[in-house]
Amino acid sequence: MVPDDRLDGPAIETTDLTKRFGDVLAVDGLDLSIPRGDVYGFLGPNGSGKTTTMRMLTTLTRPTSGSARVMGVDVTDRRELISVVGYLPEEPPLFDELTAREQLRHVAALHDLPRERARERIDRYLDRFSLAGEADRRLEGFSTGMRKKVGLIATVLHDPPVLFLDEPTSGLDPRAARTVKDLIAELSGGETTVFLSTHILPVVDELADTVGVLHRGDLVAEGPPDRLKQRAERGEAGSLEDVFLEVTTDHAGEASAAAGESSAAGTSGPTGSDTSEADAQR
Ligand SMILES: Nc1ncnc2c1ncn2[C@@H]1O[C@H](COP(=O)(O)OP(=O)(O)OP(=O)(O)O)[C@@H](O)[C@H]1O
Repeated sequence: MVPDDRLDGPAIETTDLTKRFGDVLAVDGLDLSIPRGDVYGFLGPNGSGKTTTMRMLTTLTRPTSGSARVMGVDVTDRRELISVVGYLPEEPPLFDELTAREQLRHVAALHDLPRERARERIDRYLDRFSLAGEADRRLEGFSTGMRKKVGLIATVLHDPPVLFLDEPTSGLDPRAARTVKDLIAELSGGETTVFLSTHILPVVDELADTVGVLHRGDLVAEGPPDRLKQRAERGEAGSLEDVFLEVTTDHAGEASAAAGESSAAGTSGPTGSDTSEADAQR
């Protein structure tokens, strides 16, 4: 029987999701509930656990404990999950010896896209990303930004209901970045859920319905961007950068920081109260 939340539950739901690499607690008991069709901006300092979270949610890394479902599919169910997610890693995995078109046809075949539909979608996206003229060149000669564009097309080609995008605009020229942002807005305006991790805060500010900030594997703030910015206000209007800096600062002398523990929540005024707000909003 199909569980109810495959039909109408949250797009992404995690409960106490945890990942350890030896002594390193990369993700520490993460609880997320992201509605369908939302853009979720996932922020955090380097090494805070963002990529590990995305890898767990796309079956590439096995959780140490806790559970997670995407469109109601358990993340341990690799076969089912593949059809509901698209994942763009920071460095897209491409076969250098293939042309861009061959790479995309290969991805389409992996997802059993009918040949004609694949051809139509590949052509449309290549054109949209100004790559039509380069489509039959081998990928080994592609620049960083061109590779990113091909990776992004590969990610959306099978039209998955949930996209995980790691730094989708980094390395792109302003026009290509605009195309990516427009595409994200367009897809989420439909029914696609977008889990977006980036250090480029204006992108999150522009697109995200909800922002979550991870610090040492812990969700230390969560809420709509405008709400979070109000929290950072100190008389003047705050920015997402203010929020980011405020909730991801380790305060010297605090016991947990000194002990190297992962929990930022509860170690400081703003951090602790942001976590309460996150809880209240769920
Ligand atoms: N395969 C691995 N083996 C050991 N430790 C790992 C592994 N992958 C990640 N880590 C550790 O887990 C922690 C979280 O790393 P992760 O890559 O998830 O961070 P991130 O938030 O994506 O960082 P960045 O913003 O730099 O991309 C880091 O301490 C990292 O060193």
